[in-house]
Amino acid sequence: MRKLTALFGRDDRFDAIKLNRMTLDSRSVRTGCLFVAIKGHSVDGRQFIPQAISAGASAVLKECDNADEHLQVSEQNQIPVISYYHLSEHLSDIADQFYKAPSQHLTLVGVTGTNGKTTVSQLLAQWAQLLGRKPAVMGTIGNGLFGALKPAANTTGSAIEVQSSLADFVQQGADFAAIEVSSHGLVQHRIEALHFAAGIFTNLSRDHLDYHHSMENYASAKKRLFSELSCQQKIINADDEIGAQWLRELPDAVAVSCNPAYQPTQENWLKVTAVSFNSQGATITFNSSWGGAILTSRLIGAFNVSNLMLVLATLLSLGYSLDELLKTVSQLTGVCGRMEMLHAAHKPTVIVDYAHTPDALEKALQAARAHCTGRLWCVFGCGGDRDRGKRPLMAQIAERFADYVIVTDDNPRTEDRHQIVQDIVAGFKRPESVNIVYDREQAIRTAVQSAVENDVILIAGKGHEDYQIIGHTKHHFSDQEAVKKYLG
Ligand SMILES: CC(=O)N[C@H]1[C@@H](OP(=O)(O)OP(=O)(O)OC[C@H]2O[C@@H](n3ccc(=O)[nH]c3=O)[C@H](O)[C@@H]2O)O[C@H](CO)[C@@H](O)[C@@H]1O[C@H](C)C(=O)N[C@@H](C)C(=O)N[C@H](CCC(=O)O)C(=O)O
Ligand SMILES: Nc1ncnc2c1ncn2[C@@H]1O[C@H](COP(=O)(O)OP(=O)(O)OP(=O)(O)O)[C@@H](O)[C@H]1O
Ligand SMILES: N[C@H](CCC[C@H](N)C(=O)O)C(=O)O
Ligand SMILES: [Mg+2]
Repeated sequence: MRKLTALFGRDDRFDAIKLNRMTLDSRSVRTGCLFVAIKGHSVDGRQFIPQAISAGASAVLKECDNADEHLQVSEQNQIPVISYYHLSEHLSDIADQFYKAPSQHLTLVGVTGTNGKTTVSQLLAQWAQLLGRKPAVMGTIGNGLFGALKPAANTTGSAIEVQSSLADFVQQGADFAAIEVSSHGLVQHRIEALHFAAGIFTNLSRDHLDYHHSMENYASAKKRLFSELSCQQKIINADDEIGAQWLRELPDAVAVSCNPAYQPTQENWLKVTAVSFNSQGATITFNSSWGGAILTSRLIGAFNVSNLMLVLATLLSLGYSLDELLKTVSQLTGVCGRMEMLHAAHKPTVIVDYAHTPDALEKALQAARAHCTGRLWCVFGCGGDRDRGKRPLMAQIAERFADYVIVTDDNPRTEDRHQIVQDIVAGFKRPESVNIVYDREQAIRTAVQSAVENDVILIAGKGHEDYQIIGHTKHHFSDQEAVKKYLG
């Protein structure tokens, strides 16, 4: 229970008001809630104040349009309605006070970048557990204590969800949390008031231009984690063009490179000097400002060497010794729906992966090729209500790096599936050689039944998802289940 006066100062009318929870959604208001009414992207949340009050809200915090209304209090059905100017920007801070600054009661690591956030945050949590910590995670595959995730609507939750979840984790004994920080989350100030012990930048490539409009805006959104938020250790991928640029501007950041020719310019750095890939993963030789060694990784794909090295550099920066990290590293395993391999005797190898950007698809196909002595198949589609421009680019990549391509539905959402496929097909040089099978299960069946023993099939885009969104409805669907059904 929190007193309203603790949040918004003395006012006799507030004295008796105690609040048990904050919420942005009138539909989840219960007795004792503080309902936060903001102007949204699609609807104005202030229209739901009467519903929230009927549902039992004890107070309302309402975004106002004029600075002179800031902190003015009115009453509606005897419930105080407090106006707040630029409420969205300050919501993380208000929730931080409400939930008692949870990010200061655990080691919080934020992971941003176009690809690799889920992988890196899951690896961090796995490793933290092996090191004796009690980790939690928040991201695309859910929120919760590591190993007990509950599905979440967004990769980065709302300012309230992030603070209240962290408070929950602290209450359950967590002392470490790895969270995915999306560019939407950064622009919308969902993580503004958190204290990050470390922040990681994986890479930047085309995605989400429907929202950010340009790569410059998209990069600036990501940069906020390192330049505007409270972030102690900054771990940056030096092999990425934007990462290299930021390293020049952030002298205290830690540089991580997979290029043996990389010349460190930072005080703290880590670089890979040699890698050999095998069917199980890779053997990686590295050097760093903390010392060098050779380690074995059970993760598939060259990009996972980069992900793993970012995680290693982060734990070194947080004070773990190289010795204790080397003792545990070989126990790390791959992440659900990320380069997940499925085998059956005398059948093609199938890889289920979450690549849904041109860069990720290229990297995933290259990684799959390394495990393929026959033909490489690629089954993919693109999500509806998302960046349209990436669709033909993904087609170009699939055509270039795979031998056979089957285009199928991803999550069409509210878009016409034919239009999505048409946008994809526009990117092929030889569209006549591409197979279109809208129904995803049938597309998987076609690939599994047409491919032969030494072939590899990459099924990209949905990874861990156990649903397909058509219109506004989520239907149960899992790539892994479909693969197992036809692989036998
Ligand atoms: C366009 C966008 O980013 N919207 C986000 C934004 O919603 P909004 O505040 O604009 O919401 P709105 O629908 O206009 O509603 C306004 C307000 O009315 C309230 N409301 C609405 C209806 C009602 O009956 N009662 C009620 O109180 C809503 O709770 C909301 O507070 O803030 C919400 C809370 O933080 C987000 O959940 C929501 O994400 C939507 C669902 C979304 O699809 N976002 C995607 C694009 C996204 O954020 N993706 C990123 C990156 C993905 C990745 O690469 O991994 C992510 O972090 O997930
Ligand atoms: N470091 C990387 N560089 C390029 N591609 C990567 C990298 N790491 C992962 N990928 C590819 O991107 C896909 C998505 O990876 P992951 O889920 O870890 O990323 P994410 O950033 O969390 O994505 P999202 O924005 O959807 O949450 C993987 O399945 C893989 O194909
Ligand atoms: N979190 C990402 C994931 C996309 C995954 C893909 N399956 C799709 O639906 O486009 C997004 O919302 O853009
Ligand atoms: Mg993710």
